[in-house]
Amino acid sequence: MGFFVGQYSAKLGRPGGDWQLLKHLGRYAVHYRKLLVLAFVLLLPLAFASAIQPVLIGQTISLIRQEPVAAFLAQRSLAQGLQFIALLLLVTVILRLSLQGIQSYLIQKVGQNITADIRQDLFNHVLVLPMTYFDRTPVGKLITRLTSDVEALGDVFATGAVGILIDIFTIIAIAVIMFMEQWILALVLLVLLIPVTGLITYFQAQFRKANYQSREELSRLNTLIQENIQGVNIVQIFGRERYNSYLFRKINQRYNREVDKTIFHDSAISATLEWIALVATAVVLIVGGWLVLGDNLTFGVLASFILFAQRLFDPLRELAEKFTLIQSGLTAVERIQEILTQPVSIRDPLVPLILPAQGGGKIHFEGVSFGYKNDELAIKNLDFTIQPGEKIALVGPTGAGKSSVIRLMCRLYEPNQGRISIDGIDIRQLAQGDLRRYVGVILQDPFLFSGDILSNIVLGESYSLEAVEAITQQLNLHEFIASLPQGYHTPVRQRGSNLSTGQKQLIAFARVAIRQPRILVLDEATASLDVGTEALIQTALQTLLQQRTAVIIAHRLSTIRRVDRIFVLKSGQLIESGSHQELLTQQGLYAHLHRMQFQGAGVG
Ligand SMILES: Nc1ncnc2c1ncn2[C@@H]1O[C@H](COP(=O)(O)OP(=O)(O)OP(=O)(O)O)[C@@H](O)[C@H]1O
Repeated sequence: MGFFVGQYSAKLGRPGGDWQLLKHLGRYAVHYRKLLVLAFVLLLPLAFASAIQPVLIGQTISLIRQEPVAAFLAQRSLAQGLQFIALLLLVTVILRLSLQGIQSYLIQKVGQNITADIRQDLFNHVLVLPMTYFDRTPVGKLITRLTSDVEALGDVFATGAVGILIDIFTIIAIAVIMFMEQWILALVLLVLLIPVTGLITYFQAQFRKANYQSREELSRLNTLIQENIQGVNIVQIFGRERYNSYLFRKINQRYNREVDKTIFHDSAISATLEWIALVATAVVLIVGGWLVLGDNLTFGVLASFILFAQRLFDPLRELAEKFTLIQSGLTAVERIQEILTQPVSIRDPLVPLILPAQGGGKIHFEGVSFGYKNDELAIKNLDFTIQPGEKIALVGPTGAGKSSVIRLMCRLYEPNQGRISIDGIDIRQLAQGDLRRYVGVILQDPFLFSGDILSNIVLGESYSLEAVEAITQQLNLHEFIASLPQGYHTPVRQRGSNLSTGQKQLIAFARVAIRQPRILVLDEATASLDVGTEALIQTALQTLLQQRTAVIIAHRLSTIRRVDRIFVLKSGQLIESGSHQELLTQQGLYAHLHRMQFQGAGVG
């Protein structure tokens, strides 16, 4: 199938092209080599059985017309000869029927296994990709790759498109047998293959291009759908239904146009093949008729070649049809590859250092600078030390870099410059698992998975219900959870939409507390909470903070008062630090923010 592949990759600048992709698939196929070998061994009798049938029919005609026949019929009478041919035909039919079923089952089975393996690898890989990747990749795009693209690859196998090898083998077998029968007619038919192949190659290249484009548009469509469903309340509140529908229509139309192009090129291929099969039969009749008139050809062989003319282009037509699917599959592999080759930039060191089991909790930032984009620093040359057990509040205007500090601390991003250490060990020298057990993080809008409250607290670890209850009792949360309709087994709807922000944060408290981290990192919820939940949060926080180092993005005065030192950030720089009283007397940014809070504008 080499003549069909390899055109479109140049546009994408991917060295190695389709062969590279096939090699990639090959790596997965190696796991199933026994099944594959069996499937390929079955190909030979299958292709042979298909190619030999026209010869047998040609021989029948020669036998009846008393023309010279092949050696295996020469010694037989007409009746014996016909019986023998009928028997041979029956054998070829039985071979084709039985082997084709087994062969296609084997190939599909392997194909589905490979697809499942790729899907799993893709998912595993996406989960370890750095945050910077998610910052620049829309969710819809990732979802399309994990679903539609993997599915397109699965289709290649499910529809038996990999049976393409049968067609290639059949074409080769037919070509060999044709040459053995009559070389002039064989040559004529094979020469006809050249322009057809050229045309098909061209249409396939166009198809591939349109197919890639249509998948890109589908990604955009999915991104838009996903955003609109997630933000449906904003869509409705701001009356954006018509405008968003207009945006959707535009992408939908573009998608439609690209799909249209793929259909056009696909149809062009089928049309070319229909046309060429007729031309081939006509050419065989003309050249063959001329040979028959010159007594250089028997009627039997001419009949075989009329059948060959159809049989040769049949597998080619099949090939083209399957190839369309394979092209979509290759496009899918290409897009999947793009993700699989994304580097996992935040890795564990080869020999990670171990944090002390007891005590500690000292955090040290040394000349740390960081930017989401290289030219724009969100954190500039931060230097500070937080002593074990010390509680720090981070405050500053919006966009000052508070969240960035905590993201760096748990190594969701790496600094461009400088060093962050915990208990004297550079966090890059720690296993990420250890670091994240040591540093417990509670984000502003804690994410809850579908499941129940209990599973959202244990998150797959083997804590018993008793252990969870012991923690929630310590945090004074047990009563709140027990009062929910099904207590710890109350189902959590998607993203926790049946719980309030405050309630979600309380669950996040329990989730972190049970892991007993040495350092607590907390981004307080900004939403105003009702008095009851606020009180619960404050008591739980009080317990959580005991004997732990804590860094809190503080939005509440009650929290700020309780901390040892306050760090005031502005434009990524630490501009003030000290206790509440010290900072108030300094009359700087903190004092200003504090005054604003009293006027009801918030410190965060
Ligand atoms: N994922 C991101 N990609 C690119 N830029 C980002 C990203 N997250 C934050 N920024 C930028 O980095 C700067 C610091 O943002 P950060 O979220 O740390 O501020 P913050 O002080 O936590 O703000 P807020 O109080 O509003 O949460 C801002 O200018 C912001 O626009």
